[in-house]
Amino acid sequence: MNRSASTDVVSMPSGLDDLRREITRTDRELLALLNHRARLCRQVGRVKSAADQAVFKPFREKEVLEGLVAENPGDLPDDHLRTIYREILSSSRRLQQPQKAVYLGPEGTFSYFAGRELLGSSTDFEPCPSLETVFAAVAGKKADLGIVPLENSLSGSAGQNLDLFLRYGVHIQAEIYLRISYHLVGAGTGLAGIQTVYSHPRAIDQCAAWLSSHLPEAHVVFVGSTAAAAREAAGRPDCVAVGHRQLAAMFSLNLLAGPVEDAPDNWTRFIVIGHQAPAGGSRDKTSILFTLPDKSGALVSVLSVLARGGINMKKLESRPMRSEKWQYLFFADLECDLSDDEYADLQAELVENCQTLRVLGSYPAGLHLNDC
Ligand SMILES: O=C(O)C(=O)C[C@]1(C(=O)O)C=C[C@@H](O)C=C1
Repeated sequence: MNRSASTDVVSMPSGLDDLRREITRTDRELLALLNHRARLCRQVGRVKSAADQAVFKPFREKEVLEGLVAENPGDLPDDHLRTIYREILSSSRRLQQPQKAVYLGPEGTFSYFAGRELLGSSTDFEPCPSLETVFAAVAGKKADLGIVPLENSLSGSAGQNLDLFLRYGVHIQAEIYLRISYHLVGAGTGLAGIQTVYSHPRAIDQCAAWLSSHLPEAHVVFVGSTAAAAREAAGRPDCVAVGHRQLAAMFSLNLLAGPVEDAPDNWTRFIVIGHQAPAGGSRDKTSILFTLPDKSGALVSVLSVLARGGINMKKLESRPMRSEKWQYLFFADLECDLSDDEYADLQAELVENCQTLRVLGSYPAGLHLNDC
């Protein structure tokens, strides 16, 4: 989109005092508008609560954000606008009903940062000790939402999630792609004298070349998460942790080096799970889990149903079923909203051709966030 900044220079005050007076006046206007918006959102909340609807409406949030970005004159960059609105939407959900979101902890993991990027800081985030406890908390309605890493562009799927989807009746509500960039954080002031490097095995693996060329003598210790690594390194100047750069501020450490990953184009796809399927919205994306009858051409017939419906399959993955040896489970991402009435016949055809089919959710395609 070709946009020019809307600088109406002629009517702009130019002295510092005048400019500040104008900013104060503008802030008062914003305050009144934000309060008006908050009142409307509370009212929406009452309507939703009477209809037993979920507070989080990802399709509507995408519509709100995309509508604003499309009309943004450009003095305020789009990414700033998105950051401001992430917090407005987060506050607006909280005004309707406080939302508890669980994630694979402890605080400071990439799942934690993904959750904050997607849901904003008015959400109550609570760490869980395992992925299974995240699924169990959402399925048992102990939390409204859960944030789960689904796949990484370098190391592939977090396969355990697929098993958990089979065991817990949760739905995918939204997704976000986060660039995974690692930094070295520690209590010291430089790399000289570093004896020990703490991190999660995947982080160490993805930074192996950098570590062996910059800290060849250091002893590597694997811990359960990058956040746990920062906790280990806190207060010990001869130790460092590899993790998110914000761990430095969270654990009062120094940012010693970074980015330190060997392949910079490293992304993780996170999903948000909830107890209800998200309603309405644009035709974005649907994830399904299915098993097949044990006969020739079973997979081809499912793929043919999708091809005849003109549906683009973005991902297909098979996993062994834990309950039965040499039986496989398929996970697919489809570029459509399968919950739309227009796909009712196609879905019936899929059911006919699969042994079991579970629609995990239709949800808005997520943004790729480069820097968070
Ligand atoms: O439209 C709604 O359902 C709202 O609750 C309002 C609103 C918003 O602030 O615009 C807030 C939360 C939802 O996730 C989506 C949008």
